[in-house]
Amino acid sequence: MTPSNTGTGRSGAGDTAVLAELQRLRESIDNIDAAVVHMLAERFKCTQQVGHLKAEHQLPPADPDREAQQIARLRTLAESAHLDPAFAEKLLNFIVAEVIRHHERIAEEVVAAEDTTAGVSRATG
Ligand SMILES: O=C(O)C(=O)C[C@]1(C(=O)O)C=C[C@@H](O)C=C1
Repeated sequence: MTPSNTGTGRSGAGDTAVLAELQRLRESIDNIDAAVVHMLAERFKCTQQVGHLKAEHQLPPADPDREAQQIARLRTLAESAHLDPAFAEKLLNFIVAEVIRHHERIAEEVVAAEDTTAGVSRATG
């Protein structure tokens, strides 16, 4: 960033310190974003296993009661962390919607695999 793209049109002796502070904050933001990506990857590894478990035992992909509990818990956590609870709820809903799509795909794959196996055993007697 240069004085010409700070949006103030001003420049001066403080620029170097401001840019250093901005750089420091951006490094923390990058670390936090990396942690979020790693945590999400771990969460999706768990939910993939849940998806297989559900598909193999004919359980529905979505569990609205569980989601209601998660939302209530996250809203409380968000409030105590001074994060907007509505934002926390939207974020969870966004993630869970993706998980449910994964669960549905896994269930389709399990059914297709079972159909194939049933076809083979019919053909071979
Ligand atoms: O706990 C489950 O039953 C899941 O499938 C996981 C999960 C989640 O991502 O947290 C996803 C879908 C359900 O509606 C509820 C929760």
